[in-house]
Amino acid sequence: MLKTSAKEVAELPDLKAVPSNYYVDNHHNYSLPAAIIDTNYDDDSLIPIIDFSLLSSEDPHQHSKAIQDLGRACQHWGFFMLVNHGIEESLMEELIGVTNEFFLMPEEDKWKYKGENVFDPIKYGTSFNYTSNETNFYWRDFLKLTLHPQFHSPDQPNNFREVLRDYCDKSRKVARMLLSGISESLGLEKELMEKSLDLDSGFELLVANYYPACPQPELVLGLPPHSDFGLLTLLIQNDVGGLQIQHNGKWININPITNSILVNTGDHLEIFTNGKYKSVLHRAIVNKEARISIGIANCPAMNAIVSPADSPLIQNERLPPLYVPKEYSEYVEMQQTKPLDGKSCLDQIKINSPPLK
Ligand SMILES: O=C(O)CCC(=O)C(=O)O
Ligand SMILES: [Fe+2]
Repeated sequence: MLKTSAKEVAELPDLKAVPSNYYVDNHHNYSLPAAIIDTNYDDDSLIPIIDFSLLSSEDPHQHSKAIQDLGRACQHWGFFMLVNHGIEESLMEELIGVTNEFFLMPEEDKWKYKGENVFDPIKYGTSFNYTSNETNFYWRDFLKLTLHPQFHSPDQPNNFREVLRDYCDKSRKVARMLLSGISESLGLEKELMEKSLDLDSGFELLVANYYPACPQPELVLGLPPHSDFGLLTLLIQNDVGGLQIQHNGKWININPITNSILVNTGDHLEIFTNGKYKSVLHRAIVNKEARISIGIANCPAMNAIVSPADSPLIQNERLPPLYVPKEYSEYVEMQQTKPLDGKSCLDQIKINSPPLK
């Protein structure tokens, strides 16, 4: 198992060049052109902005417009900036601050949290898949924490737990409200998703990413193109950009906007909506400065079987289900133990797709 973090490599004395086992071109599973030659970018000014406060507006006109905008953002983008979400800017800054402090701790203190298995509730590591035997790496260290149904936090840094708890309680409320708005945007009963996916026991995973300053950012990637496995991911970041999302075949640089939360749709929203709201491909490039991002994936309960067949969406419209029903935990295991390659996990359960390997 790899025990050298990307941060340690980045801090080697006199490091002028990136070691070749971090070159993106060497990743056998990386099927898109490398970041360096991928110049087909689009402007991020088009990304939808959703005003959270309007979702709960008592003015019926305002409310239904907000729900429609939310539905459109999910259907046509799979990504939006959430503003007026009610989480204090100072709390978001504090969380980024304590996360930064975590990654700045001595390596031996961080590796205490290395975990061994996919479902270990606290895991520090580097590159992408914890258990894979990859010999080529991504320029990224991570801390993954299960926040729900049980809350887990490292004991250090000192106030990490307290700040995290506050942020995660608030972000859960935002996510639940968004999911009920999404149900509504589909013409379904508001509570349908929370009931059928048992969101009161929903799995929530925090992934904190640390992308160290890199002397040759054009040669590496922080994270390869992938989609997230849950229903919705809520992401905050420091003021260094690096996230890119794919829209209409082009990569779009997402520039951080203070006090906003980036939301993206995950594979299980795609399954639940039978392909109407698709999960979106995104990746992380790195910079000459260190970058931190913190995402919380809001997911079905681990033992929920996610199946489009349960949804009135396809029952009402008599559409054939496009995805094989699967227990949520099995899907997570599959996604977390294979090299990341676009939406290959979701492809595995598409009906009429090649059988599971
Ligand atoms: O660093 C980012 O902006 C994206 C991170 C991400 O996609 C993930 O953790 O799944
Ligand atoms: Fe992601």
